[in-house]
Amino acid sequence: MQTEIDKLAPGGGSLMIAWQLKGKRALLVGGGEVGASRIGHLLGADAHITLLCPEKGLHPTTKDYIAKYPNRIAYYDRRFTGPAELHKMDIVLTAIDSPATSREIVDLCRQAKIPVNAADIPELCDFYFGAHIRDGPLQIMISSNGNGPRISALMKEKVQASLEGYEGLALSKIGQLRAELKERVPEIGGPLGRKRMKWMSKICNEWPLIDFTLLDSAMIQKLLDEGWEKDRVPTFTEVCSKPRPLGVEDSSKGHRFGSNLLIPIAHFVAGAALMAAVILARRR
Ligand SMILES: C[C@@]1(CC(=O)O)C2=NC(=C\c3[nH]c(c(CCC(=O)O)c3CC(=O)O)Cc3[nH]c(c(CC(=O)O)c3CCC(=O)O)/C=C3\N/C(=C\2)[C@@H](CCC(=O)O)[C@]3(C)CC(=O)O)/[C@H]1CCC(=O)O
Ligand SMILES: NC(=O)c1ccc[n+]([C@@H]2O[C@H](COP(=O)([O-])OP(=O)(O)OC[C@H]3O[C@@H](n4cnc5c(N)ncnc54)[C@H](O)[C@@H]3O)[C@@H](O)[C@H]2O)c1
Repeated sequence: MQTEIDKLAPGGGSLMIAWQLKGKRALLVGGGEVGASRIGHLLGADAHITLLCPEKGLHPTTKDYIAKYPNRIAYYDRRFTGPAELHKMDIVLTAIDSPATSREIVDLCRQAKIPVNAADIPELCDFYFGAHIRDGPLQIMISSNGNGPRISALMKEKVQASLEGYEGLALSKIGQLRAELKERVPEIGGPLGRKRMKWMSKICNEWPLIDFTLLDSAMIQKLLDEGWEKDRVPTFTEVCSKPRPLGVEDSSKGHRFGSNLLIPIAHFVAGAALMAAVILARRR
């Protein structure tokens, strides 16, 4: 019988983590179509890439990456030669058309305890890639855990369509605000640390996400002086003299007044007004 605790942690999934590869070394074997997509993911995570692939097999996008990022991609016009290639690698990806060679490389990685992904060969993978959305600091990954990668790609499109386009910018501004606040209050844990977390959560809960896109350094300082220092969350209009983003009425009313609904309504009203003006003008 399934208990409450079983429902909290159903097995059979993956550990979805945001792996920090900045400054670490990634070996990519194969630079065809899939390899090119892998390079995009590795560059996006600021990894140092070593790419092994015969020149004639390079995808045009891979060639563009090699030309554009000579300091971040060490490219070798040859095939994988053996265990020495794995020296100091933190992660290994194969994207080649030979499952037998992928298996040999994966065996060597297992001996060296280096996490490895072999494109399209789940039984050889320590981790899978997923369908991925990226907007600045925002990343969303969808995995079907090997059940239906095409469905993952389609789900990604659905999620993408539900985003408004400013989420990444808003998050980077929230990142700046948090960094400034941490500079004022560097405590880790303790009463002040807890107070800082509560204040950050409160402003995130109360301000519509779109408002954060307009934050600049002066506003951040004002927000901290008038808000953090006085233990309250100022409204958007208190800290910003710029006009508010279209579709948001009052930041004190929180996320309910996000632009999701109000922008289409505003467009509809503007469109209807324009049509009425045209009809009236014709009648005259
Ligand atoms: C998400 C994505 C990320 C990426 O690779 O970047 C990804 N596959 C994508 C697309 C895709 N791959 C395939 C199709 C054809 C339609 C179909 O089969 O559904 C399509 C659809 C398409 O191209 O649109 C064929 C395929 N793929 C795998 C097998 C082997 C097998 O299942 O046994 C076969 C059958 C080969 C055959 O039949 O011979 C295996 C894997 N593919 C994975 C990831 C991992 C599981 C992720 C998950 O379950 O969510 C896993 C386990 C290992 C890995 O490669 O990491 C990327 C979409 C990116 C995007 O568009 O956003
Ligand atoms: N996971 C996915 O989304 C997905 C989608 C399509 C295909 N695939 C699979 O990924 C693999 C690669 O697909 P692709 O379209 O990029 O193939 P591709 O043929 O375009 O590229 C493979 C590249 O690997 C190179 N290569 C072969 N052996 C090598 C070796 N020993 N060392 C270095 N380079 C070597 C080839 O020269 C070629 O450039 C295939 O097995 C394919 O079935 C995965």
